[in-house]
Amino acid sequence: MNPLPTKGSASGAVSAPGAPRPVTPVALLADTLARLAGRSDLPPDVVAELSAAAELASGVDGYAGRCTTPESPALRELAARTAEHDWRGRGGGVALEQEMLSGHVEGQLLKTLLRALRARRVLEIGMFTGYSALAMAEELPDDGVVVACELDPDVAAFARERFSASPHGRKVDVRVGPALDTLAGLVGGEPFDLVFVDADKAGYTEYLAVVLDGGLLAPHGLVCVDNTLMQGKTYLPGARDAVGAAVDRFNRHVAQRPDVAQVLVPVRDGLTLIRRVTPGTGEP
Ligand SMILES: C[S@@+](CC[C@H](N)C(=O)[O-])C[C@H]1O[C@@H](n2cnc3c(N)ncnc32)[C@H](O)[C@@H]1O
Repeated sequence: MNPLPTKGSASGAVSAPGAPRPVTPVALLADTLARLAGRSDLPPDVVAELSAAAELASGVDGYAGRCTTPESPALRELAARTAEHDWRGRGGGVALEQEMLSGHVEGQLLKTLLRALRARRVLEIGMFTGYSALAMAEELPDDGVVVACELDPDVAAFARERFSASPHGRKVDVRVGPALDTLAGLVGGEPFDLVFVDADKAGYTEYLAVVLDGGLLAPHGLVCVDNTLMQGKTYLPGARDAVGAAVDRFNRHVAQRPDVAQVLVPVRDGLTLIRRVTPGTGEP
């Protein structure tokens, strides 16, 4: 298990409440360009180009959000409470921070995938305050379920409180403890239509192995794996750290598995969609 924040900083430091830090390649790019554009020692034409480039990059997320179906009031409230909560100073356990929350556009993408799959059963590995779990629950039929794995009991309690404020919250079945233990107990049961992997990055390869080889994925199912760009630390040798190296190893492992086809969608910090194929032919 890797205890470092997953959608957060390279340092692993926990953040103060307030505006979220940039934690995606595009947001980091926008931040750097804006900083350079503010330098007084650069020629005006360079500053003008840097400003234009900063606006180009910083506009992506906002524009995508404005062009995406709005989130429900319950999800908006959950995101707001996550942002205003002070995640510092928690003793032991996993370092948590508001930037871990996937958010509006990714939540809507997951919902769209669930609808396309006509999904009823979802498995989430890494729940945090429950944004993606509740977003997915909203899309499921009345008899649908999101089995959501979370290691940290405090953040699980936070999420449960938000679930109780939504009529869809009852579809989320929270399992507190190491995800691998929870998965072991699910093997042999009814498989899942969609599995969202979003916990400790060092565990990704093992999670995928249990999901695929343990029969947890329905034949038509989809595995969605978050943070597969990992702020560029996967592909920038100079920025590589332990988490970036773990995600890059995972990405290479997926690319080499003959029984899956995958696409890395560069939304937010990268979301890889993985489906089963027949080895050799690549057919369904
Ligand atoms: C990136 S956050 C999940 C964000 C959430 N899916 C969302 O979109 O809002 C990762 C979560 O995984 C949890 N986690 C880390 N290691 C875990 C493990 N071994 N088993 C279960 N949960 C784990 C962390 O406590 C954290 O809450």
